[in-house]
Amino acid sequence: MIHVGINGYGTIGKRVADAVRKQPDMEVVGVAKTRPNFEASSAVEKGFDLYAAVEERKPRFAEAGIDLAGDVEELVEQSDIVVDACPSGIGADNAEMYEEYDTPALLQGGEDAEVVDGSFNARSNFDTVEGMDLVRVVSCNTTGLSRLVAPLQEEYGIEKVRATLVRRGGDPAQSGRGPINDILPNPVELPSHHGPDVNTIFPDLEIDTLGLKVPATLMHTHSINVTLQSNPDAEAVRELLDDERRTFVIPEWLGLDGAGAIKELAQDAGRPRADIWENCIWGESITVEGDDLYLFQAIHQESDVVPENVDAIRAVLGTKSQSESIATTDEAMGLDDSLAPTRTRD
Ligand SMILES: NC(=O)C1=CN([C@@H]2O[C@H](COP(=O)(O)OP(=O)(O)OC[C@H]3O[C@@H](n4cnc5c(N)ncnc54)[C@H](OP(=O)(O)O)[C@@H]3O)[C@@H](O)[C@H]2O)C=CC1
Ligand SMILES: O=C(OP(=O)(O)O)[C@H](O)COP(=O)(O)O
Repeated sequence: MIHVGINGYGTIGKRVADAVRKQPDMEVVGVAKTRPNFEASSAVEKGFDLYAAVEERKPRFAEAGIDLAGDVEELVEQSDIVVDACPSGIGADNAEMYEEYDTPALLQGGEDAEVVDGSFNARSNFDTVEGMDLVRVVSCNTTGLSRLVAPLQEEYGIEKVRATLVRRGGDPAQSGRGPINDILPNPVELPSHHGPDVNTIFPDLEIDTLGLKVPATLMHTHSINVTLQSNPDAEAVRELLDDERRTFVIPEWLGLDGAGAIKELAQDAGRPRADIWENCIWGESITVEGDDLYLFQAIHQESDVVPENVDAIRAVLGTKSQSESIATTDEAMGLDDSLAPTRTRD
């Protein structure tokens, strides 16, 4: 059994904790929080041992009637690996603690590439991170781009990727985020961080990325143009992407016209928290003009990195091969259960 600690129990951390718990070869040692709130209460309800991330704030948990199992340092010491899902920048601050206890750790996409030994995407570079101390699971958008690039590069070769990322302003519970009534180039300078981040996975790839932020919370949407090194027809590209495990090519007949409908489908399908772990690519948007491929895809920012974190645990510890790990993760999480009932997979 791999003993996994989760430091930072918010949007990403709580989903990773649930996914790790479902794995046949993993056990959650506990989760760390800075304060008692609804997420602390729900962690305890679910039976996760709760550790205090900030020592001075421990009395607050007692006042709220929430039992603690110890301090975050104890969690780190008892864990074979820690998934750090703290807000951007705090993961880097925590690196010293992980080093002190000789516990490898996974940081998230909000951290800079320079902080870690390597960046990770299960489909694209699983074998590169074994034995590393500090690994970054790249951001939700970078994960979505990497999952698309990998099969296209292998099958057709890529001259250049141009991606415009229409990013949700904040997650549904982030009431302080915006914009509320605007469309912001974000960042206004090019490239957005996503292009350089994709290059941490595919160092030689030519890629330009542009980012915007819009008043939406459900999903990001990407407008993609890939100049290929060959000229496949659109149907071949569609089949290629449909054969991937973590892409969902949306058939036209489902009538999914946007993120709202996709989230509704995920709820109807019984997905936990209506999560959508796959890239959602609109089938009819897949178009090839000469050697230029175009498509639209939607990315569920709260959940697409969750299976990636699970795979990164095995990749760092070297306990399973890429294909074994991905298959185990997907089966245990229910990612293999198709969102669309008539979809088939080998
Ligand atoms: N949300 C998203 O769309 C995605 C986020 N990411 C990345 O994942 C990381 C986490 O993001 P996200 O889950 O959204 O963030 P959240 O703010 O939802 O969750 C982080 C949690 O960490 C807790 N926390 C704060 N300080 C500490 C600390 N010192 N020690 C332990 N816990 C702490 C906070 O909870 P409390 O203080 O109550 O304990 C907070 O809820 C970031 O790097 C982000 O960029 C990656 C992909 C998508
Ligand atoms: O990793 C994410 O997006 P990103 O790939 O645009 O950095 C998450 O959606 C977090 O983005 P945020 O930094 O806008 O909260």
